Amino acid sequence: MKFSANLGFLWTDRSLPDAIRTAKAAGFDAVECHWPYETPPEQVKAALEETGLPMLGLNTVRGNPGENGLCALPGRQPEARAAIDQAIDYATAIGAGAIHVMAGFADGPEAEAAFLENLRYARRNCPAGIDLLIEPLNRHDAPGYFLRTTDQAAAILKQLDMPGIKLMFDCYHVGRTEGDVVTRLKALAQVIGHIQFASVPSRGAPDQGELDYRFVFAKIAEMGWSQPLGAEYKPGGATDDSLGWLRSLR
Ligand SMILES: O=C(O)[C@@H](O)C(=O)CO
Ligand SMILES: [Mg+2]
Repeated sequence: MKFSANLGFLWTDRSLPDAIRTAKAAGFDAVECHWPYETPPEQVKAALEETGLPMLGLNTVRGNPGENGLCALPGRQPEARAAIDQAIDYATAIGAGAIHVMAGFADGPEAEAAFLENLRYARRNCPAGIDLLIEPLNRHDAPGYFLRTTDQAAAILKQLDMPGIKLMFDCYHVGRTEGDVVTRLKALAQVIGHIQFASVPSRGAPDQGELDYRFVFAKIAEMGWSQPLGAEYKPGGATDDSLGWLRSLR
């Protein structure tokens, strides 16, 4: 298996370029981040080139304090488009593989229409080599978030019917509220663009909790999935002290 270090949660005590170098030294095959915008893209690009690690993805901004994305918010299209443009520019500058288009706190048909329209805008304007991802978030951590389940996400992808827009399947979120993680991974394989993981329910390292990731990773490998899996967990202390799971799988 290959693994990607999510630098939104891992090595947050370092600058993004230093965290990229540290992820390389720790044995990761790739990196991904959340909101890199305060770091000049040239610095990130230099660290990626130096280490040879690909940057798998980054997120559109969350918006105002208390918000969690703009792209499904009715009446906020100018800000959503600006967030998408910003993500496209940054992803292009550093050679990132994907953009997670964050929906935000909203509900109902108008929110769905806004999300569909903003995703179409993003796809029209994003270079073909960069995927767009949508990610359902569990209701305990993100109550009121527009995208709540993998079924809802799959229905949106079906309506869009655009090959470069895919599902970010975060085993942690699915494990918290939907269950049937492996069954859902297999059923949705055709529309998945990236897979992430963390322990359920605590969102810690994957060698704890109620979901057996040795089993899950083996099933993902059986699916023929060869892309790095995103370690998006909260280490609860020094990241270096949380990597026993990675060493045991190497
Ligand atoms: O699962 C998550 O929370 C992240 O993948 C993310 O990008 C949004 O917070
Ligand atoms: Mg995630």
